[in-house]
Amino acid sequence: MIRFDAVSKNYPNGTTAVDELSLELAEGGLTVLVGPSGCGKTTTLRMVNRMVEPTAGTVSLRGQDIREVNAPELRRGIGYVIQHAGLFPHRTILDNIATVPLLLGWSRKKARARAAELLELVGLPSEMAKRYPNQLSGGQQQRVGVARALGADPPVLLMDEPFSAVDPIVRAELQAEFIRLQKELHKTIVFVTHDIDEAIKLGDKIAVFRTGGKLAQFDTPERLLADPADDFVADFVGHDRGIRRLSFVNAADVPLRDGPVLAATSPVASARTGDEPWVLVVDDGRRPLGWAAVADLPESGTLADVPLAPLGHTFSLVGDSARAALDSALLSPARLAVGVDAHGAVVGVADAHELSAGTGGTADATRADGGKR
Ligand SMILES: Nc1ncnc2c1ncn2[C@@H]1O[C@H](COP(=O)(O)OP(=O)(O)OP(=O)(O)O)[C@@H](O)[C@H]1O
Repeated sequence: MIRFDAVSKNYPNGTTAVDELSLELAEGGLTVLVGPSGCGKTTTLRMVNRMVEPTAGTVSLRGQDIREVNAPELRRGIGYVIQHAGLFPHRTILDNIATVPLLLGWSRKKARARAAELLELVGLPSEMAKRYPNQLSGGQQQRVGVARALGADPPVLLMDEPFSAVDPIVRAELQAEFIRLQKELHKTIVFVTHDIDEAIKLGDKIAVFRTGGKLAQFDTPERLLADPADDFVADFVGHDRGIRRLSFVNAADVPLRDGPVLAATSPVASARTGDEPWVLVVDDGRRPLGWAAVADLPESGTLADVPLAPLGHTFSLVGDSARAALDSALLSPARLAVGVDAHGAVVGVADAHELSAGTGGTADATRADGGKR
């Protein structure tokens, strides 16, 4: 629905900020523009609301060349969020959020009612409505920035590094909230960041730019990790992409084997029958209790009587990713991931090697690296 056709932006000083960009951004999707500093992300973003006019090519919105729409009218349908929220310091939070509805001529009462709704939508308590921006934390101000951009319920949102100025913990919270919000709102979002992790976390599609304003690859996060177009993209995505790729594999698809799993009521002798150094001890509902080191087992008694090493953490076949499974394997004293069903009962176990080989994850990615680089 947002389309760039051979769009370039050259500045009079000879800088080519964007070079013959052709890109189609899906309606209701979140497209991330990512790349190193100065590669033309912000320029691309600003060409969507005509804050920057292209030197060549056409940007269109829902099939219409945006040059045919006057800029103020165009911007009414496009929310804009920037790094430091850009709030008006002398206006209350509520009035900041009500800015666009008021500009559109809504009554003060209606605009404030809408602003109160938006405050709640972005997860801020209503008592913040009367405060001023400097009485809020950076993360809270960013939420207000998002609420303000949503003021007139625009179908399109442009976001330029909206979460970059806050600390990593707040940033992760804002990202999670934002994912929740987008699931509800289905806006068409163009999101600029220089952080590939943020891009992978948030994007439905990611456009990777290289210096000189050239598009290097436009793909889903999963494809970007699995099959970077060239060395530049592979480097930019990072050398741990094999592991990160596992985030996109469902834990239900990881291959599991049955053992070594024994009930706590089993005699210790039964743990010695195999050649596994550790056995997983489970209760009568097959819920895991812990790991028993076979070498340290007493002569007699049941597994209920022996001290168990803690599980580390299990992974759920319902909802977790293969990355959670790999983490579970690496943190387990037995180096085995324990997969459980929705009731917490053990379904099976797998080691890191089995997990990566079976999911086409790390092993596959290592091979791809070897072939490409
Ligand atoms: N008004 C301008 N005049 C001349 N050059 C400009 C102008 N605005 C941007 N540029 C140049 O265009 C290039 C792209 O800039 P842009 O801001 O789009 O990059 P960016 O990828 O968003 O960078 P960053 O991540 O550092 O914000 C840069 O080399 C920049 O210096």
